[in-house]
Amino acid sequence: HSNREMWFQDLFPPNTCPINAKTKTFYGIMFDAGSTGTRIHIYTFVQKSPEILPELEGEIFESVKPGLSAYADQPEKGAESVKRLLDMAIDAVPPHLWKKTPVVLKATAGLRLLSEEKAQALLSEVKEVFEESPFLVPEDSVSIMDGSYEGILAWITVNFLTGQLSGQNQHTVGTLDLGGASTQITFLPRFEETLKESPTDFLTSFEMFNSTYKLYTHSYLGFGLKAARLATLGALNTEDRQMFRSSCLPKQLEAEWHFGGVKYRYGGNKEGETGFKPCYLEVLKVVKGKLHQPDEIRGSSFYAFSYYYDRAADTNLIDYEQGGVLEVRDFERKAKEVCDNMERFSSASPFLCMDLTYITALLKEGFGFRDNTLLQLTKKVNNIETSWTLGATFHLLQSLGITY
Ligand SMILES: O=c1[nH]cnc2c1ncn2[C@@H]1O[C@H](COP(=O)(O)OP(=O)(O)O)[C@@H](O)[C@H]1O
Ligand SMILES: [Ca+2]
Repeated sequence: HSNREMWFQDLFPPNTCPINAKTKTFYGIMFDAGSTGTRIHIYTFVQKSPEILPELEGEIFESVKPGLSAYADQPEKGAESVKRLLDMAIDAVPPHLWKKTPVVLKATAGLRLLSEEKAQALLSEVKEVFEESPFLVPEDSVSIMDGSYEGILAWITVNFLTGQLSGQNQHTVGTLDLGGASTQITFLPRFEETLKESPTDFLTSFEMFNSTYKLYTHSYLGFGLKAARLATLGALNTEDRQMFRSSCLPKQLEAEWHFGGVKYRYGGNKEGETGFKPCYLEVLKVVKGKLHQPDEIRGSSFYAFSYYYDRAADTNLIDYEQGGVLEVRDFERKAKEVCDNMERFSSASPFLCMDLTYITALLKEGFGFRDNTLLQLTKKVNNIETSWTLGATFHLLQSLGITY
């Protein structure tokens, strides 16, 4: 028995858990329209009897790049990329369950940054694709998700998958998500101080699996890894299409980069300084004093995924399949190694130094973590992706009355 199969058993006495009950299988389809890509998660659940909560049996996962926001001026093409993924669900879900299987798409920071008009055009094209499919299309099935939900739902996913939401001894873990355009921090405060000292919109009560959690969560729009690159280059919110230079890039580099449908030209400091020190100072301007720092998190450990995971894996700080545990200082050590030897890492992304330096500054100066704060880098738990989409699917099934 894995954690996943066991998680609900503490909640129910054995006599309400009949072994011979009729098993019911059902599905949920959740799209994550992220700023850098669109992903489909097809979850399978089994319910062994009506009185107990269903178990998660498995997940089918597929993704495409770029994200919907890259189709800001061609919404039909954006919707087409969603349709290709949805066709997978036609094969994965048995035909007699199509009509009972809900399909939902939630967009995150990429669409939050577009104009209302362009975002709506994309969403309504996607809605049409859904309406033409054989699946259950709930009201509000295609929307831009509120940033605070993004953090909460990822927290639900990780703590569900690690078995922390069942039974009496709940030792929940905080979560850190670093996307392309925004970043989230979420944890369950243990100290009265945190509740008193946090801005009120950083605290949200959330009901799930018959419990209410009062969580600290915030989504920082514009602080995702790719948005931070633009901010560091000074290219954010400017109509200026000049060449942007940085000490975080290889000296001789001159190149172009597309993000959010805009083309940017960038390059290294041909004559001036390069390396970790000047780079850290550049990046510091982006984060210093911009984030709320709850005292409580300084000593606790967090689960971290998305770009924290990707960059740690790219530089062999962790194994790409297994993940691993790091200290905040490991990111700093690696940033120094890469930034001070850029020629040696020239085959990797030219942004590797900037990305690692940003992650270091975000953790230390942004959130206020200590050098020895532990980070559990995780991509999957029991073969299920650590993504807000699972939490969102539970929430969806609950609201449709499919589960409690
Ligand atoms: O299902 C998933 N499992 C693991 N990582 C994911 C999943 N979906 C997205 N990611 C990670 O999220 C990061 C990209 O962020 P995203 O495109 O979602 O931007 P956003 O959250 O700012 O909108 C990448 O590091 C990518 O590997
Ligand atoms: Ca994301």
